[in-house]
Amino acid sequence: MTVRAAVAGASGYAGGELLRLLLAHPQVEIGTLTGHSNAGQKLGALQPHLPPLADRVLAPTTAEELTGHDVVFLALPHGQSAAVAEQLGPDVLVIDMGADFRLANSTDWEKFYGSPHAGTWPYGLPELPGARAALEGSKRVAVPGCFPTAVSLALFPAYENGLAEPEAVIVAASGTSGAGKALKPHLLGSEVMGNVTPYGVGGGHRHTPEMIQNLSPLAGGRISVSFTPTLVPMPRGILATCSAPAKPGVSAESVRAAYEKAFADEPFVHLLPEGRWPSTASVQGSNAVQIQVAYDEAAQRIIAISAIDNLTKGTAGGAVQSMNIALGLPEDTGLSTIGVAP
Ligand SMILES: NC(=O)C1=CN([C@@H]2O[C@H](COP(=O)(O)OP(=O)(O)OC[C@H]3O[C@@H](n4cnc5c(N)ncnc54)[C@H](OP(=O)(O)O)[C@@H]3O)[C@@H](O)[C@H]2O)C=CC1
Ligand SMILES: CC(=O)N[C@@H](CCC(=O)OP(=O)(O)O)C(=O)O
Repeated sequence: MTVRAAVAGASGYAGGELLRLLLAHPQVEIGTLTGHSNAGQKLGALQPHLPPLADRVLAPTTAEELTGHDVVFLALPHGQSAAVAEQLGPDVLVIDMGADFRLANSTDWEKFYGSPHAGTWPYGLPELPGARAALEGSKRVAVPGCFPTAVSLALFPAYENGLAEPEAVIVAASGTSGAGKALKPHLLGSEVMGNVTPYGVGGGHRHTPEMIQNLSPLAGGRISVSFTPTLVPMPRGILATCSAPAKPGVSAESVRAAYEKAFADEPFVHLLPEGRWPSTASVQGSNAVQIQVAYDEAAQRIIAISAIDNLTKGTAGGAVQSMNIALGLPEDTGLSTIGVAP
């Protein structure tokens, strides 16, 4: 089977990473590529790491340009996907890498994104309990945010197994590509280099409701999430340190056993041997997730730490993994857990 795939937002970071993965996918033929301010430009000038596509010229991002494909990936800013998606036919597989269709609760959407809610699509984090079944055969997929990917994978075994109280505290470091390629003063080299700084502190980050949405059903009721992201001077990677109070009777052994069971058959999630800790460098450019979990007996807290590449498992790799499931292909087709080191 060969599927023809279009990529909207091909000039951006998420679009560029997606194209890197699609070039290595044995069942994908790359069709139309679109941009916005860069429409009319050759891709080689914008994504110089993709020589096989260097002479492709970006079309404008319109539904007309994107029709005639089996799969359309939308790697557009928040709020831009819905208008395009509604013009694509019901038989086309549309994979939105933005946030437009991630949240089920309209009030949360309006509060955190400040625009009308477009709807809710099956959620592209296959490792979450029940998620694979919803993706199989689906014609619409909402790819998760990068922080919710890292955090949900780190914490769901604790909630699914009734080990943690419903009060999670998360501090996560992200590389700057998470903020996209558009020019922003806080992303200038002179601001970022040699600097680590938090942002979105105190419940203001739009990924908080997405984490609550993912974890609450497993906790048997609404959980609270205190989330503090920090921007660190590296291009890629997320390290999420997540903790929650342990329920009475929890032990280091019961925590370890729950995490071993949760990830035993997962192709991309690696629970590290005890004593080894996740690192962003180890997952760079790969679709792997590294996880370690510990029980802090003195503080009576479960600490789960995950590392992902925000552009791979955190966006484009998750999108390809979800596409594979939706099309009935082996889930790992075209995806690797092999990183780049040092
Ligand atoms: N970066 C990351 O780690 C992650 C990103 N995502 C999501 O992926 C999507 C793309 O992010 P990212 O690649 O980082 O962002 P970039 O800023 O790097 O790229 C944005 C892309 O969208 C295009 N674009 C900009 N404005 C418009 C518009 N008004 N209408 C149509 N197209 C437009 C740009 O085209 P041009 O350059 O030609 O103007 C560019 O191709 C976002 O929704 C983001 O939230 C999700 C998870 C992680
Ligand atoms: C470092 C950085 O700025 N990261 C982004 C998250 C990027 C991401 O996952 O994406 P969505 O925008 O698709 O939700 C942020 O915190 O806003």
